[in-house]
Amino acid sequence: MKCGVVTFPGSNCDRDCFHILKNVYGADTHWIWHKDTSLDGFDLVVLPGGFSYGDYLRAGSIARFSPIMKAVVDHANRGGLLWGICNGFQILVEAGLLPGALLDNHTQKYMCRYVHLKVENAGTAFTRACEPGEVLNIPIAHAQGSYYADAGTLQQLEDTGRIVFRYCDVQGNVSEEANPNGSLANVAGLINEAGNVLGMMPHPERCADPVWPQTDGQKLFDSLFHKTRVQA
Ligand SMILES: NC(=O)CC[C@H](N)C(=O)O
Repeated sequence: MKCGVVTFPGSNCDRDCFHILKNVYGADTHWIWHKDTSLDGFDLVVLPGGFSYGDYLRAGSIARFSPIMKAVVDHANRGGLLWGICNGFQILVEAGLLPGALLDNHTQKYMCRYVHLKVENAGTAFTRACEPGEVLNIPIAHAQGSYYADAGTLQQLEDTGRIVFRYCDVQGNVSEEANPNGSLANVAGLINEAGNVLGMMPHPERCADPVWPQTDGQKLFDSLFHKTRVQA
């Protein structure tokens, strides 16, 4: 699978994503600069976390006008896998590839810690190595991660199984106490209607290297690569 990781000015998780794809999963992985204009031949494109354009105006709102974004939209429209992590999710939403908005955390604080995630849809290309309802332990690191969508959109996401991850407690209970940022319906990640574009606030690339103590992030990469790791 040919993979590309896009670097915007201010991306800071691009190297982590590149490392996991290339060194842990042995994928044919390439850097993509935000001023590039073509994604021809790529199977998976990752929009990584960070503070693209300093998060000015609103996180992701400037990056979505980067030259590469036209190719990103075309890639998504032709069914290519597209994965937005944290700032990448914010960019996908700003670009209209996923519905809703990511608002300031209700704590009004930048939050960097492990959270629990319930896998609500284990049937996607990004989650098929998970059990339905499985609880993953994956870190968040954001100030603008509070998911918002109008009631009709949220209902449609619920009805069509497009909410892929929700914040939960260690037992998998989805509750207000387990919600770190005030996201509606505890939404931590969602997928588009066609099932090829996933956006999520937590960072699986930060817990997917087997030398690290936490490796739940591997479940997502395992899903994409059918568990073919080059590192055990
Ligand atoms: N880790 C990241 O991607 C940073 C998130 C982001 N731009 C925010 O603070 O909301």
